[in-house]
Amino acid sequence: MKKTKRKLVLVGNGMAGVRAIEHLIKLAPEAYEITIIGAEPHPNYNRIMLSSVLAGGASLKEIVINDWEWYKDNGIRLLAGHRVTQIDANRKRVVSDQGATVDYDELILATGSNPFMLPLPGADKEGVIAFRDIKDCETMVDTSKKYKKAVVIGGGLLGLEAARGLLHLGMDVSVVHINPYLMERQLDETAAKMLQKELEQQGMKFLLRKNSGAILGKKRVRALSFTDGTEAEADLIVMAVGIRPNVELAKSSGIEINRGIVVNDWLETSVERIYAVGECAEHRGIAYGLVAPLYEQGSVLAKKLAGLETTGYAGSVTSTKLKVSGVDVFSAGRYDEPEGSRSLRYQDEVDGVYKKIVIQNDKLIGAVLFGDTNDGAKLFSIIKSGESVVGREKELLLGMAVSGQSASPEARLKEMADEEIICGCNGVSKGTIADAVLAKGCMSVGEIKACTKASGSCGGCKPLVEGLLKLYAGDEAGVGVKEGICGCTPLGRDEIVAEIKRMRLKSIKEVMNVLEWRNSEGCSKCRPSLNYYLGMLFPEEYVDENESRITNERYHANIQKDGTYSVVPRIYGGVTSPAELKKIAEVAEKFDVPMVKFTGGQRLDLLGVKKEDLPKMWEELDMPSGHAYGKTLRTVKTCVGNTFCRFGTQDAIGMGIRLEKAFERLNTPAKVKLAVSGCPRNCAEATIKDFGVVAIDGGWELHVGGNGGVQVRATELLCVVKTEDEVVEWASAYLQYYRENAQWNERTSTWIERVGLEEIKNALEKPEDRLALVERIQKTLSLTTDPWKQIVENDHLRKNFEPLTEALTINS
Ligand SMILES: Cc1cc2nc3c(=O)[nH]c(=O)nc-3n(C[C@H](O)[C@H](O)[C@H](O)COP(=O)(O)OP(=O)(O)OC[C@H]3O[C@@H](n4cnc5c(N)ncnc54)[C@H](O)[C@@H]3O)c2cc1C
Ligand SMILES: NC(=O)c1ccc[n+]([C@@H]2O[C@H](COP(=O)([O-])OP(=O)(O)OC[C@H]3O[C@@H](n4cnc5c(N)ncnc54)[C@H](O)[C@@H]3O)[C@@H](O)[C@H]2O)c1
Ligand code: SF4
Ligand code: FES
Repeated sequence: MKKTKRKLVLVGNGMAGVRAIEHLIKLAPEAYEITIIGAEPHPNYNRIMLSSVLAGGASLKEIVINDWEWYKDNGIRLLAGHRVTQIDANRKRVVSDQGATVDYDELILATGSNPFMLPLPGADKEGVIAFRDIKDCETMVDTSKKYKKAVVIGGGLLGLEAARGLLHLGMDVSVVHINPYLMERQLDETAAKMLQKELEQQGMKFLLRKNSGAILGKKRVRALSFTDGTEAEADLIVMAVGIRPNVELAKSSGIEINRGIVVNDWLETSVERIYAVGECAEHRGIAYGLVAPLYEQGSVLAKKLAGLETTGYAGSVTSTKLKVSGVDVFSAGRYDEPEGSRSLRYQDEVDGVYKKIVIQNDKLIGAVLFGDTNDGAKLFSIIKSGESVVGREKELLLGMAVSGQSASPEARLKEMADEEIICGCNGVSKGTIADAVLAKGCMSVGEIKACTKASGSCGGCKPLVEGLLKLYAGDEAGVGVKEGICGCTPLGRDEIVAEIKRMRLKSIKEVMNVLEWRNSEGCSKCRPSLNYYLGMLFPEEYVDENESRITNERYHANIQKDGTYSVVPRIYGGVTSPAELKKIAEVAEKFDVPMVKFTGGQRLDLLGVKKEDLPKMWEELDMPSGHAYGKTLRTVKTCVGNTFCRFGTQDAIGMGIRLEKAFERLNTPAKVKLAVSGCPRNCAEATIKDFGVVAIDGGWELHVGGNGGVQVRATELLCVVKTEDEVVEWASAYLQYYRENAQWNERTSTWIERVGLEEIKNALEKPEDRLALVERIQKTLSLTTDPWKQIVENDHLRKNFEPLTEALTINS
């Protein structure tokens, strides 16, 4: 006789509940007759990707996880558009608002959360919405076609993703945040300020420390007023101020609730045969709001319902990644430095990178990464493992290879269990990725994404997916692993440069259009890269796009942590005069410069300068820019050489000044530092420079690819030459070859590691090749001008340095 199946009912056709069902039908396909009841009129879709839909990165069709056919194929009855209004736990039956009555043996509640709507006067006006489902997303798209001004209340993950989407839709967007800095639940103040700056560059406006008071307007919203008496115009208000577990149904059915529906380690509620999973559930006092823990819960519940052994759900450490194109932000665990913990930080103002790790009892308990989140997955797995990090703290912070007693990243991936989730957003396990590579033949991250959805949402799992691809496909995957220069394009640097050359594309917009950029505005990675490649390829025709440059280059000064700038005039070869020093001192005094400091590159740094003072100071200094802020030639450090030193064999100062005058103002993929030493004692430290010149008896050694920064690298010897003219010729050819072949933002040290010294030697070996390179660099150099002088002499450019006026209107 055929065994009758038990009846299983799932209330909530969302991400967590359906995920549990997917697991269950794999573990026990014949055990249950399943009914899913969902209030939304859609099949199960990826809520996470609503942000991508809004920002133009995916269509609604693409975010469906299980289409209508999936329910049929798996024999699941779906009641879509039905809201369950009542649970009769005695008769084991649920009732929907559409009049359906369904009996159960086991019942899962997966009702998710409700967005918290601030109870402001006027909150019921037309144009005030949340951002939670497809309907909200559609409302935003429709509104953007008719209206201009959007205000998002809440500067958390959801608010910022909504704001980015609205910007993409062409709206003028202001984010209202109650706290002094953004994403305070995930970031510390430093990272949050860097994030704000980046988002401001994308066009977002911020109103911080603002308490909303009322929503103004007749039928439709007109403005949002604040308790301080100010107001902001708004045609649309999106509230993104947090979520509350949706417990109404459970509460009215007598199930124990606290903040969420209280569950034990097996996701059982206080009522027999009723389980809760997902955002509506509260486990050991926590109601989670991210999918990774909810998927973990789903997998435990599936095992429990399949009658399999499980140790239960023990809670999760969470990590988050903001899904905004061009902004890399990662946060995991305790970023907030609890008592008894210590933190290590690294900050690179020029490249906009900030990293912080938090350690307690020798274990990594939290991390915040901004600008470079490559190590996010690795740090997260170390946090979860609870292993000791003693002696490895600096390596972890700086993202170097993890050495010592801990396993290598490959070993760590190998050791992971098949069910371990690699992609939290899409719930893709290691086993599924292995299957995609080994059984389905996926040979690139893109193919794995298409096959499994892994890495398709926030992208935070990409390094792990790449690692697994290498693990299973070995070197064969080498080509396939190549990724686009940023999330806006699947094309790599070489393909882009080749296409620009082939089609003679002449502007950033044109490149993005023709090469079908996913994000039509580009991001902070691709815009400066394209600006550089176009300028490098077409020095005569291309008009530099100032707004596509990084902040420091736009203002021709380094922004400091307090928002002031630093001024570093050029001092060729580090040689100055009493008159020049007097002039610098007078300017420093006149503009109340709080600090004057010698730099490591032998010049003077005037620190703490207000933005609006920059042009006036440059004017009074009347010296060329030292380009201490840009991806250009920085300094040529020299020793005194044979001018004064008794060991010197050559004129190091003269050589250095000649090189500095030859290459000042040259745009390069990343900053370039030179040095010249007058004898092999090498006092100018030429062997840790991008191009180092060391005098020997009767000639000069030319060294390349050195770096004295985070990852110290000694130079490699390129060649030995006899005359000063040859030094300049080889330096010109080498720098031009670097300009033409490196990726934007790639230092010579990394570039040489990547391509190998032999390739460079071969390219420069023949005199005719060298001369062709020299000719091209000279053409470029002949077109450069001093940026400070240009700004000083142009009223329009000077205006960019004036202080901004308050964006708010005052309510009188
Ligand atoms: C725009 C956006 C972006 C996000 N991005 C991320 C991200 O990058 N990373 C991340 O980890 N998380 C992200 N999240 C959060 C993530 O989407 C949620 O954690 C997840 O969807 C919760 O799953 P759930 O099944 O518990 O709830 P839901 O997915 O909300 O599903 C609950 C379902 O139950 C239905 N329901 C409720 N009550 C009833 C009832 N009485 N009867 C029938 N049906 C009912 C609801 O209509 C809903 O469809 C994002 C959320 C949003 C809104
Ligand atoms: N990338 C991601 O991982 C991602 C993206 C979107 C949403 N989510 C999840 O969705 C859920 C909802 O996100 P959220 O950002 O709304 O929640 P949240 O609770 O993380 O953030 C809400 C923010 O609103 C601010 N706020 C509160 N009251 C305010 C007020 N009156 N005025 C202005 N600001 C106010 C808070 O300071 C807080 O920073 C969360 O669980 C979140 O983790 C995650
Ligand atoms: S490198 Fe040689 S020449 Fe230059 S200062 Fe040192 S000892 Fe003198
Ligand atoms: S973890 Fe977000 S896409 Fe994989």
